[in-house]
Amino acid sequence: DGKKRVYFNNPMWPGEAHSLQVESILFKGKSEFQEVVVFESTTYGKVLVLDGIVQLTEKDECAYQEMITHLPLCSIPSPKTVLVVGGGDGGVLSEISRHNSIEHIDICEIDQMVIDVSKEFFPDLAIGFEDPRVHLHVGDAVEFLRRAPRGKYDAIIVDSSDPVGPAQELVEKPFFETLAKALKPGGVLCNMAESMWLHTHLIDDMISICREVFKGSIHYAWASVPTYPSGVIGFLLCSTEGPPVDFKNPINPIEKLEGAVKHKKDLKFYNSEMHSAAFALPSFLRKEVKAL
Ligand SMILES: NCCCN[C@H]1CC[C@H](N)CC1
Repeated sequence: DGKKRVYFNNPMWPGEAHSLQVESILFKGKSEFQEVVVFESTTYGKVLVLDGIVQLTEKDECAYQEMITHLPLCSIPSPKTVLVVGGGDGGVLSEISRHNSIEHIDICEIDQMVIDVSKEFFPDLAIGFEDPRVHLHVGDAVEFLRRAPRGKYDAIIVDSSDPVGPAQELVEKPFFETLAKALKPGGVLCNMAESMWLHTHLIDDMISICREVFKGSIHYAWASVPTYPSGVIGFLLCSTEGPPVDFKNPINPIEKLEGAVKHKKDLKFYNSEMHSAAFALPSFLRKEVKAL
């Protein structure tokens, strides 16, 4: 068809590659931490790429941003204080703003260039930064969590890139220990948790660490995101000791959520049925991930 294509292959998914047809390159830069690219694709809208890895596309970002946000926040009664680790595109912030019980949102993003690029090319996501409850911290989340007060947050969402490069330390035990310390009793963590088709060893390691660190319940959930490797992405949900959290049956039904905020865009992926269904796991996963 004479059109240019970009191929996304990476040691994180050997032997395979995903490709998208390119209309035009909109931005190409190098921050202190990573290469940042935005391009207009033929069929998925604009695409944000960090170090050659697709972070989000306009067409399917809804699945990831809505699920990583509402799986934890709809599982606990009236969350008030939330922390986002990563998430510099603002997409998770714009989803959190739907919850009117929330009073304070901290976000710790290491790369200012991601924030600036999102404000220019993904304004519908970056609008999340305009919520007056949002407090932006540009820096290393490992350091931020080390200094975080004990028991400050009802929920923490780790919206990270793959654990290669800047996000490497975000899957190690010391970081999970600081997350648990920063959560209130009965607080919840939702961590991006890779692909059940490609990363069962990493998922097993993460769940094993979380079983040692979090004394509440631990569940793995997943969603379909066509432009992520293998077309799915996982979420690891943990709760600290305290009031038990039943992740599989949302207690903040989406109807209540919808009414709360006159939001620019309607939910495109998340609903109560998708919430519960996200925790249904294939048999091979239960066999391969011993820690489940
Ligand atoms: N905030 C945008 C999404 C970041 N998380 C993605 C998870 C899957 C990875 N392969 C790429 C980043």
